[in-house]
Amino acid sequence: MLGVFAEQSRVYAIPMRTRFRGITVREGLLLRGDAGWGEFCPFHDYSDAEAVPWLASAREAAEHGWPEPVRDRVPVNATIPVVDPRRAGEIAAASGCATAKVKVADPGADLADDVDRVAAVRDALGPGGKVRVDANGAWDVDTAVRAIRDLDKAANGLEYVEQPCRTIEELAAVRRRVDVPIAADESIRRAEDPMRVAVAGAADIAVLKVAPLGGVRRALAVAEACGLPCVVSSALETSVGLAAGVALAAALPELDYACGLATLSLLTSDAVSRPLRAIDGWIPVLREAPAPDTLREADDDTRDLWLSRLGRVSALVRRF
Ligand SMILES: O=C(O)CCC(=O)C1=CC=C[C@@H](O)[C@@H]1C(=O)O
Ligand SMILES: [Mg+2]
Repeated sequence: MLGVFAEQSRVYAIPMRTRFRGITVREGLLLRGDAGWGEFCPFHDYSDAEAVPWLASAREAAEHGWPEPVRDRVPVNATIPVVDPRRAGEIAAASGCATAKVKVADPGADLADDVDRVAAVRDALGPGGKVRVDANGAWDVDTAVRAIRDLDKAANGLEYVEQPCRTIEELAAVRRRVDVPIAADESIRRAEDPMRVAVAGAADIAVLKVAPLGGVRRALAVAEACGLPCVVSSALETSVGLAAGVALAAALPELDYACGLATLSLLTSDAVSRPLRAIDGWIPVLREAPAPDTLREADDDTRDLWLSRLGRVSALVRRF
């Protein structure tokens, strides 16, 4: 692999503080190139073909670096997993952020629990805070319309709802029936054509994640082409991968929303010695190499698994 020193790669396995997206341990591979370190960490449910842009993103970081920033810090939201209302309020209050994103519609969960969690986060942030929710495409259109009305009431006004339903057509249908703005996440990051969201009138806001979009430059092109206000969000990376998200947020010409990049708090450790944590709701635009004594390296089997995944996905890259 030209420009990347695969033999210097490091594979990590870091336990999560709370189960998130069904994951309890976050794994990935850090690779070094002439321009620095990149992170390759597609979730295990992503196929090799879907992992191709994740590798392109890691290689952009390692081989080229990123476009010049237009700001030196980015505003971020607290991310609230599916936890009980008391814990949700504590996380929001301790975050120092003025905006919180609350996970809702977890498999098997009840709308009443989501309502209580959202109300607790609103209480913790106070009337000046902003509360958004993310349903990860779990609702059908009618359920979404009902749930959004209840959650909007509990939040005393939602900033937006992220991916209420799975398909672009469903998002457009919900958007016609509720006043709360709709943000598209999976519809952009797993789509063949991220632009279809805007064309279909399916969303007011685009959520951009650098790795699934294939790097900072590609994400900037998506932002420009879709013409929607953007929210940059993480894919639960260590600070090595988060730095790419921060670089995108720092390079966007307009940044009107807090970014979902304060996700290190979901991991029990990090790869670098000065982690990209939010301070008073902001993350500085910085980038650091992994620190050998900080990084929690994976066992040999996990390392082999990631190296073979890297090999398979590299073989597909020429077609990307
Ligand atoms: O946006 C945030 O506040 C944090 C990032 C976040 O929520 C996610 C990161 C990666 C995968 C996800 O299921 C989830 C999301 O859906 O946005
Ligand atoms: Mg989302």
